[in-house]
Amino acid sequence: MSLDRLIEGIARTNNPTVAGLDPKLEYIPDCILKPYIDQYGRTLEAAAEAIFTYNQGLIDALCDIVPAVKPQCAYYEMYGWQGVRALERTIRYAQEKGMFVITDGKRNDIGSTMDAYAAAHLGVTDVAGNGIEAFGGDALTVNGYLGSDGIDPVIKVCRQRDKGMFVLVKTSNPSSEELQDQAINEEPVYLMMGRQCEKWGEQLPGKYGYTGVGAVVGATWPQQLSELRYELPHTFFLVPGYGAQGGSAESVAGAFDKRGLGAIVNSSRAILCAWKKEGCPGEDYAQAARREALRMRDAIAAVIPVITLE
Ligand SMILES: O=c1ccn([C@@H]2O[C@H](COP(=O)(O)O)[C@@H](O)[C@H]2O)c(=O)[nH]1
Repeated sequence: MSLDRLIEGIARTNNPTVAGLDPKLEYIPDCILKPYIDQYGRTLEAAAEAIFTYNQGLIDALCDIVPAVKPQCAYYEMYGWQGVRALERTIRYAQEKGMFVITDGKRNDIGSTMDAYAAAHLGVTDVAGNGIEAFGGDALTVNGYLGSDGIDPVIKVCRQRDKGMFVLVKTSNPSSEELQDQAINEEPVYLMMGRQCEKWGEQLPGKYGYTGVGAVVGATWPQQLSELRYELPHTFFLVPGYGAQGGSAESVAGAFDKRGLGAIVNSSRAILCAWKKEGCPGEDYAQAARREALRMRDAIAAVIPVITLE
């Protein structure tokens, strides 16, 4: 009922990073895309098949060195139901390969609708008494700004099914300061949201000191990462913004505790497009992604304590 499985994956691979699977067709080499276009035409079906094949190659190349993937729902939804099907197939495939899947949906709504989102992404959907896993991710990103009644349904499913969640606290984008940095009673909104995560997390305790309610804190905000690590000792961080958004190993170092735990750092475009940056043939896209993932792992390892579960 927590993020323990993710933390164990990090310790097993000795790697606190997650590969973001945000596939755009322009990232997919022709050797994958073209045969599907030839077969299905320039259709959503061709796009979705190419995305799944591309993701399979990435997962195969990364699963022994990277503990988790983070598919961002938007990049699948843009290809209609065919794309959403590719998301579901990607989640299953990554899990078959032993990876933890963080579905990046940033969901939030009133409680009754959150019941539906929680069932869809982490739980089971009831079909006339038959409970079916619709997407089956291991954790979901959520937006906490509707308050506890939007979060409680997710907590309930996490407790029942050993899943976790990440609540938006201090997002990586430049304009996150417009609202999240505003002070209420002399405390910034992001810190208030972080304190809510600590409180919500009491319902999902974990073996390693971190609860099942994590927080999203951007790699682009090193000072806030350190501040929040200190203020939120039981809240595990998902840290996007490394690489393409300018975050570096140095900027994420403050997110980690003395055991080298406390955070998992995401990179999407820098991994997905590594083959283009390296100027290598499309056939080598997965090995280029692996090289980039290893560079990221080693850069972060150089600035954080040695990872241990003790
Ligand atoms: O604050 C946030 C929350 C989520 N994201 C998501 O992470 C990835 C980042 O992709 P890169 O290509 O590595 O920049 C993407 O899916 C975002 O939607 C974020 O960037 N910041």
